[in-house]
Amino acid sequence: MRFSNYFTCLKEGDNVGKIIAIANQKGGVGKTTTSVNLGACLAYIGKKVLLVDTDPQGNATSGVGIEKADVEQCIYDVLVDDVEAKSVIHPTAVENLYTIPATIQLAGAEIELVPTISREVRLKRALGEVKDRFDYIIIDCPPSLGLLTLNALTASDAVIIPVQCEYYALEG
Ligand SMILES: Nc1ncnc2c1ncn2[C@@H]1O[C@H](COP(=O)(O)OP(=O)(O)OP(=O)(O)O)[C@@H](O)[C@H]1O
Repeated sequence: MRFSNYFTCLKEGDNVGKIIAIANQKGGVGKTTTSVNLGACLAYIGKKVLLVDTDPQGNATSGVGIEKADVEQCIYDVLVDDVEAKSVIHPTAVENLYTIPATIQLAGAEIELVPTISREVRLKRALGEVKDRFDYIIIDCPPSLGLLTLNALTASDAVIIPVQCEYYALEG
């Protein structure tokens, strides 16, 4: 219930397709844990949620029960090969929670996107096609400030920065 009240702060009634990036350059500060649990909690209170995994480690993908070895197309195909986002959306075991998974293939995207025109807005464009289908889109970012994180920040309406209570995480 407290969760529901908290998210009223994010302009309830104007929530359709609100995109939230979970980002911090520092690794191991809780980005994936926040992404998965925030997504599951919003889904639990009846919001339709899309969790987009942009971390090549794919922890958010496995965190919502997707077997990475079984994934045929992932966020890499959307970003690099212009595959439509709607065709790579997977349902999860949690009602109302959907995901665009990531696999290790995504590690190549940082380099492959470099010569691409408008490389920093490819995720924004792709999610623009599906954002009206969801109340919230949550983007789990990798622990870096490369093109994947830049795409996530460009696509987002809001950013949550998890920070461990230690100095280096704050610097991140
Ligand atoms: N609130 C928390 N309290 C205690 N441990 C936590 C909390 N959130 C996450 N953890 C633990 O911290 C570790 C790192 O969490 P997580 O993988 O979510 O971080 P991350 O920022 O996504 O890491 P990376 O950027 O390297 O992928 C995990 O073992 C996780 O279980």
